[in-house]
Amino acid sequence: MEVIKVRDYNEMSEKAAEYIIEKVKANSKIRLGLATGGTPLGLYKNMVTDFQHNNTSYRRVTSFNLDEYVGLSEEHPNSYRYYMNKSLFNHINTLKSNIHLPNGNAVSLQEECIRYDQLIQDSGGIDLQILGIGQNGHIGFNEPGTPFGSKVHVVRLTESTRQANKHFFNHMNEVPTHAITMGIQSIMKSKEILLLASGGQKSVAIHKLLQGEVSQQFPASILQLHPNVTVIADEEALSLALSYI
Ligand SMILES: N[C@@H]1[C@@H](O)[C@H](O)[C@@H](COP(=O)(O)O)O[C@@H]1O
Repeated sequence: MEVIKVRDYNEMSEKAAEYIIEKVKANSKIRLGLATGGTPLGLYKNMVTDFQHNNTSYRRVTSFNLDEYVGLSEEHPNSYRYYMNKSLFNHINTLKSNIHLPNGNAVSLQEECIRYDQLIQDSGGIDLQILGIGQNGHIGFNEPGTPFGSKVHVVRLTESTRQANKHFFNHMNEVPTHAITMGIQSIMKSKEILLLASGGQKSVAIHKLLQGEVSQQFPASILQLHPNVTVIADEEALSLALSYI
């Protein structure tokens, strides 16, 4: 795992955007895996600014998002589809037909998992997967205990994850209880992974990611076994793992 240490959230966002833009320029048909949450918001903002100034084209780029809440429509302001449209897709020249997220409102969630998994495979797989990390080590919505062999699946969110995401909602009882997420195996199949982390509340997770044992109880630890992972983390997120770099 390569670790790039940055000063703060802004520098993390700038570096991550530079990293991705370079990859998009090198391969106009790149298949990106995208993440949501607070962490990548600055990254997307920088990608939008770059698009406005430099016209980096996303016309041929395909994207697959990691996850989506169950029970929220695409128009719901807290759905990840809405989040992606608002923070990135509405401001760059991606083709709608090239944008993919799981449908958390599907009649059969099991069939939706199979469809989404197949779609990723049929496309040829993900070239570059962007990841954040949950305080309990979750990636996507793969909570502790998720089998490392998991494909796209429905998860029940832990209370701690619901708590961590509640600031996006008006009330705790509006925070969905379930989500569809790419599994650990789906994530590990990506050719390359870029994980972002900022702030002291991620320091334990980053320490375990870099120096802990590989265990299903800490899902992100599996990334130690992936051949091409880059972590861009700021000083606070790296504060417990400083000996690593
Ligand atoms: N499903 C998302 C993850 O993809 C994200 O990485 C994580 C961290 O979120 P944040 O970046 O807001 O700390 O939480 C959410 O639950």
